[in-house]
Amino acid sequence: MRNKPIANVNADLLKERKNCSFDIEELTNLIDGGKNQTARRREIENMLLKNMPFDIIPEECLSAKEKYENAVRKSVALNKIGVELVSQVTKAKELSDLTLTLRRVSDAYFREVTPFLLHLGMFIPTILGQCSDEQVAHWLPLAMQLKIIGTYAQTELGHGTFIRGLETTATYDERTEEFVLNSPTLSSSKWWAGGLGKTANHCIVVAQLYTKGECYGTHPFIVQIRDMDTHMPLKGLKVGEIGPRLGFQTADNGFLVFDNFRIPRDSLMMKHAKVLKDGTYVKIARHSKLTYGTMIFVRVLLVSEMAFNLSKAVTIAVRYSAVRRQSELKPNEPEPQVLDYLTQQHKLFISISTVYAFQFTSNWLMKTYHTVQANMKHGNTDALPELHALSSCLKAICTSDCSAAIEQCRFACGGHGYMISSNLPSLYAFTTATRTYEGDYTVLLLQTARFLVKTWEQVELGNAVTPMVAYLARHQNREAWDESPEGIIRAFEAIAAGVYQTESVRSVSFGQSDAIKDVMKQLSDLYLLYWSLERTGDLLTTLKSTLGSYDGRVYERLMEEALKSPLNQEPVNESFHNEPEPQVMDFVSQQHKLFIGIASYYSYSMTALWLWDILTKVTSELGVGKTDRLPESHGRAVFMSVFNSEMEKSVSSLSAPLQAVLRQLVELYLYYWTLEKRGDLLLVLQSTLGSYDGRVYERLMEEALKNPPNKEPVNESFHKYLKPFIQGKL
Ligand SMILES: CC/C=C\C/C=C\C/C=C\C/C=C\CC/C=C/C(=O)SCCNC(=O)CCNC(=O)[C@H](O)C(C)(C)COP(=O)(O)OP(=O)(O)OC[C@H]1O[C@@H](n2cnc3c(N)ncnc32)[C@H](O)[C@@H]1OP(=O)(O)O
Ligand SMILES: Cc1cc2nc3c(=O)[nH]c(=O)nc-3n(C[C@H](O)[C@H](O)[C@H](O)COP(=O)(O)OP(=O)(O)OC[C@H]3O[C@@H](n4cnc5c(N)ncnc54)[C@H](O)[C@@H]3O)c2cc1C
Repeated sequence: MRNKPIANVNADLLKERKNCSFDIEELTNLIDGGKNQTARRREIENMLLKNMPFDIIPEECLSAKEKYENAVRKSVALNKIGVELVSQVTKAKELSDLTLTLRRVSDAYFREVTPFLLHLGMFIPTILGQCSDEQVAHWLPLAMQLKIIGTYAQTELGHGTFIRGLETTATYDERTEEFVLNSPTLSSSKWWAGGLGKTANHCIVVAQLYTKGECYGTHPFIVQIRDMDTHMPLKGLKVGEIGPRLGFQTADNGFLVFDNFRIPRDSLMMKHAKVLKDGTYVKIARHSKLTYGTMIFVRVLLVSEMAFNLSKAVTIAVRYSAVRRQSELKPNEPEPQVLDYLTQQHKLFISISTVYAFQFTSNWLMKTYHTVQANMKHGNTDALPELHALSSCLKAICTSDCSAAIEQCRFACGGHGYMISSNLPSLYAFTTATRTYEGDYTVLLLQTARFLVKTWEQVELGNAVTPMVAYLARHQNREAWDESPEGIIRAFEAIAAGVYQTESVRSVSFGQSDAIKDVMKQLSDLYLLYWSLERTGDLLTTLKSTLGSYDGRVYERLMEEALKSPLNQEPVNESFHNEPEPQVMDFVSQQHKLFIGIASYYSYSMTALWLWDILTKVTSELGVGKTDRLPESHGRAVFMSVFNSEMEKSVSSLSAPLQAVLRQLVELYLYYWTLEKRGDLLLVLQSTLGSYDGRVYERLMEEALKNPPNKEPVNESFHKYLKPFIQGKL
């Protein structure tokens, strides 16, 4: 039971809770979607938490192998209850509520993620979205009851973003009615799929489909990769774990290489395209990008994932800020709670409002997703491009904002926020990956921009556009709108803000008390105001320029603006009578700009003198035509060493004060460039991606093969936990 008083609660926290202006239970019901949903959620949570296997040693203190084994142990315990609960559900809505609760509570089991994440998050959704009805009837029960464990292997060493560039081939052999899977190059090795390294026995593989000598582009195949009894990789496959990464350490992300690996014809997921027995290719889909459907679904899911992860981070930071006291404001008075500092509130409150912005937008986006899906079932794909643009945009922005906000929450907790035990580092590692996976941030924003530009063209032609982008037509007036990239971005931010505003107002418009309405309104206003201030530049509706005005009245406008200046409101400024204004020379930022210029001047002069001496020698040795431009860092090293040594030689005869000044200039030059170019100064990059020879894929694979989990083909947790679980013996 929640809200039960707990003994020994920190007095400051109790005080803050007592000060709450609204009923917390009411807000909880609002977030859950109603009283009944809250009660059901708590029932499931209690059951899962009661049966939770505890960690004897903290997860983060284990070795990579132990971490994985521990994650399997806990996943199996969680899934046992999950499968049982799912089997009792009869309605689709109940199932989606249940999966959401299971997902949320699973975070109590793991600081990192479960190796089954891809099974739940992508394998099952792909079966639902890409299989024919017959195939769904076969695969779905197996997957739902976890009789098979799957993952989603699309990305390769060489390609993640550009799906059309994937190199894995699936060539139909009509003699045996099989597809033959091959990885023709190192860069075609599948890379990254979660759960692939050690856990999964099935895998969705995205490959270029060839039949009758023609390539039909990328298609998804469902492929068994490990023996169901021994868990050994099947013949014709090389599979393993890709090695340590920033987060996702227990997700056993893997690699997979095919060598003439044969799979039955009906391994092709046939909802949108078929290959007949004789090898004839039959296209079913009305839209060429329907095979990208799972990615859209996960992008939609990620908006709610970000709300959830940020809500955890900001809860941690707010509670800690209430408990933490720091600094002496007034002598002999208690140190204040850090929560009372305005600067601390600035870090935290925007995160709180962001959580609600994400959650309301996510609820709306999920509804939109289901509406578009329902239309597509009846053959209408008209709304798909907009759904793609919208989910891409919201996924990009929310994952990026969320990881930045979690970083703020960590800052808000000072040094202790850096401890793994605070959970903030793990939350950050998890969310920062979401900015990359399921479509990189920049790439997805570009997809949205593409859609907006096309819509804009329609608007210019006077054609009707969808309600979501109708504002483009309203802003045809050039005074208020320009078609620059900033303008497009600003317009899309306006949509996101608009959705939040209307959805949050709609959600709180029934039943809720005034206290909740007030708080929600404040949060909504905070979110809008914060982003208006953050993006002030984007929000300026005219060019705001005296020089660039449409009518070209440059001089008139310059004078008009000059006359508005407050300095011109009085004939004599009071500084005439009082102290003078400081010289700009006194500003440190100004000195920064100027002094390095002076130092550079001396450096160049000294180096020029030295260079002159050796120039003839160098040109005669190398031949003028052959001399390559010196790399920047080499040049800089020369400037530094010459400046240093030549200056020493020439200053010895000068007076002491001048010597001191010139030496300071040498130091300034050296320090400035050391700081400016510190990246270049790191001699040992220790990186598979940044090696001098550019053998990126070779090095990634070499490192992966050194990975301890790859030293044994089957991890012992398979025999101990996975096998008994799959076979129902646990
Ligand atoms: C209950 C749940 C339990 C747990 C849940 C918990 C968490 C969340 C769930 C799971 C997540 C957990 C872990 C995930 C781990 C990560 C997995 C992955 O990363 S999988 C791999 C994902 N990969 C990507 O996202 C790749 C990104 N690239 C692309 O999407 C495309 O290649 C790209 C869109 C960039 C370009 O595609 P391309 O074919 O080259 O198209 P092009 O640019 O030429 O455009 C042509 C035309 O098509 C339109 N279009 C593109 N994509 C789509 C689409 N998906 N739908 C509709 N239309 C699309 C494009 O706009 C263009 O249109 P126009 O010609 O302009 O009209
Ligand atoms: C933790 C994690 C888990 C993952 N899990 C899976 C999984 O289970 N299954 C799976 O299949 N994949 C998975 N991935 C892979 C993931 O989907 C890709 O890494 C992601 O889609 C980005 O692709 P990329 O790595 O090829 O990046 P790249 O496309 O190589 O990006 C590198 C840089 O190039 C820029 N760039 C690329 N193309 C363009 C362009 N057209 N215009 C402008 N800039 C561009 C990007 O913005 C980025 O800055 C996972 C990745 C991570 C990090």
